[in-house]
Amino acid sequence: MSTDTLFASRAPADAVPSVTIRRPDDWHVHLRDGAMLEAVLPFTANQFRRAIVMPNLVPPVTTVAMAQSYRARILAALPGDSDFEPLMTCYLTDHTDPDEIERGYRDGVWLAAKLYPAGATTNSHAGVTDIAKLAPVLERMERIGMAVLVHGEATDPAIDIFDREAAFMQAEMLPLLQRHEGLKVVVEHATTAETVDLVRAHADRAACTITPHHLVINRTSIFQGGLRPHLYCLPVAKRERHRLALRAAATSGEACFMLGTDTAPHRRGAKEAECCSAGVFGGATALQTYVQVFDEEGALDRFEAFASLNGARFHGLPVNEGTITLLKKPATALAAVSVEDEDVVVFRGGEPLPWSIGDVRA
Ligand SMILES: NC(=O)N[C@@H](CC(=O)O)C(=O)O
Ligand SMILES: [Zn+2]
Ligand SMILES: [Zn+2]
Repeated sequence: MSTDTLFASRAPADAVPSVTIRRPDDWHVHLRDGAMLEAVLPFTANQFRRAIVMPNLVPPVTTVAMAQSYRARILAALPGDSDFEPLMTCYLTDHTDPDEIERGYRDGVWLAAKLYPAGATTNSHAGVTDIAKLAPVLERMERIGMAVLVHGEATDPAIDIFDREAAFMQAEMLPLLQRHEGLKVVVEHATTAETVDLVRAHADRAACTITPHHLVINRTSIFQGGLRPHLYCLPVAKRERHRLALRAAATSGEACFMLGTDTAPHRRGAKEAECCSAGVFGGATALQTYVQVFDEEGALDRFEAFASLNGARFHGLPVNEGTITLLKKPATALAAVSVEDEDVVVFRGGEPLPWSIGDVRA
């Protein structure tokens, strides 16, 4: 398929503008478990051919057996006609065994391992307390070519929350990249201009995911007219200059920037609470938001690289064969998704969005 056939903006003037790309993958999702899994999975499976599934369940997915059984629960919850493929991950702890990591990778059970600094985010209490002590695990991963996915925030409560990503990059990420010179590293949900620059500087073996919400909100949005709990996630959105840097990175076409929604559903009661849980449920409106950003930046011709090529290439997977068409035709996103007797509020839900999802071809 040549790029010439991709853009219907070259089609007759009365046609709806559209963009057709290879089917995309989501390199960072939280599918949860049980009733929540059943409720949210169809949205990710409708939009994406594959997704990297985060292991921060309670208890976390720390063994090959746990990952196999979680994968089976995801497949069982899929709508019958879906060809969605979950790509599993292992949750790293202070006690992770390098042999277990290698076994799961060689057997094709998991693709990558997730490093949560203990206490940094939702369900990270079992995470890593001292990254230097993880060296034997990271050395093994380096040797076998398995990527480590990092939630990059400092956990010292004395550090200002808006500085925690920057502090982590300096104090932990740079030394980690230096200690393990061949290790493949994904900085998850980048939120600052400096993180984007750090990833670029190590682009031969580092990459980052960029969420839809961090491309469209900044830290002021969280306080627009009052406190907006549904916009609270970690890392928290930063100043406008950072949002602009993220938009420039995502739309640059550079191979080190890839799509990762960090769709992180929490029940309304956990969000509209005295102490609101961190996470934005963006799974149902992800592609509509991303494509709008690429359109606004005049970069629709680079959307496919970000959404469908860069991540697969980084992880050494084939790109998807089918296509998805996005239409510049307004549609109102659904406001919320029911989960048992509660619901989960959809990011940009209930709003008319300028882009909508068209045909998916396997
Ligand atoms: N992003 C979030 O704010 N929350 C995520 C965890 C994470 O990705 O850090 C979650 O699991 O709810
Ligand atoms: Zn995270
Ligand atoms: Zn996440």
